[in-house]
Amino acid sequence: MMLHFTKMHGLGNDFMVIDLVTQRARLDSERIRALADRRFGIGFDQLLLVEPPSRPDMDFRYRIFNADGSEVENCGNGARCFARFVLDQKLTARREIAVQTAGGNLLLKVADDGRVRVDMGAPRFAPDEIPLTADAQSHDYALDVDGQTIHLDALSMGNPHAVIDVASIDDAPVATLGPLIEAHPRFPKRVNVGFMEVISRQSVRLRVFERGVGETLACGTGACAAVVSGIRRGLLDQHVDVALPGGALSIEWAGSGQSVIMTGPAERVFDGRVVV
Ligand SMILES: N[C@@H](CCC[C@H](N)C(=O)O)C(=O)O
Repeated sequence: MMLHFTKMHGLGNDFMVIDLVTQRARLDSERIRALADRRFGIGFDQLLLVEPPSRPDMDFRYRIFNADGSEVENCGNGARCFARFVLDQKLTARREIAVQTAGGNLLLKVADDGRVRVDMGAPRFAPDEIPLTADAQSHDYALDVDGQTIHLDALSMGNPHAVIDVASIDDAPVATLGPLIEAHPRFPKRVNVGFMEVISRQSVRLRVFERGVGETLACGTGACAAVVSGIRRGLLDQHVDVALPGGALSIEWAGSGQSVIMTGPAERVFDGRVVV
């Protein structure tokens, strides 16, 4: 069967996007891993599926799979690409789009300049909602990693995130510590690991080792998690610019119980067809 797809990216975090509103397909995790391969397949960090909603008050269902084939709850850069995709494909004429994800509902707004503003929902901090094995909620968890004690914050943006403060992201141990924390037994569903360098109260630099992928050029939910962590620890103001290796995101959070707002670009790269 021939399937149309679109390759997109948000700050270099790249996606294969498939419209399953007008097409039919079933992709198992082995097939997704093969498509994600950058030499033998199409190559992407995440596969995004556009599906009809299961509720009348929502516009679409948004499903996300990591390059390792695992289905995940949320993807911020993907959400911006999703909004541009459904508008460009004329699957909707609305510029405010409500989508269901496995991690909660999102509201996507496409501005006239093509940038997308996403209401990412409220962060969650209870250990069992992250999930993280811990006796009590904290913003400073001590983890034993290969005999070393690593201090980190942890929270959920629909998907699990750990945030580690570093003096400079240039020499942060992303490649060595990232996979060890991603698979640490205290994170039963694994975790995305952000390394944050605070530049000022309105500006941070960030690198993220993503669960199920490895280090990516940008992580939208990772940027939200890092800023929320910085704000709740009194290090950052309400509006923060996040510089990632692939470019910049703007993140806003007004505090406990409030939604995190992420604004940034979304780009179409090419369209193709693949046999599945
Ligand atoms: N690239 C993403 C996050 C994708 C999912 C993540 N790897 C996970 O496993 O939770 C983003 O932009 O948020």
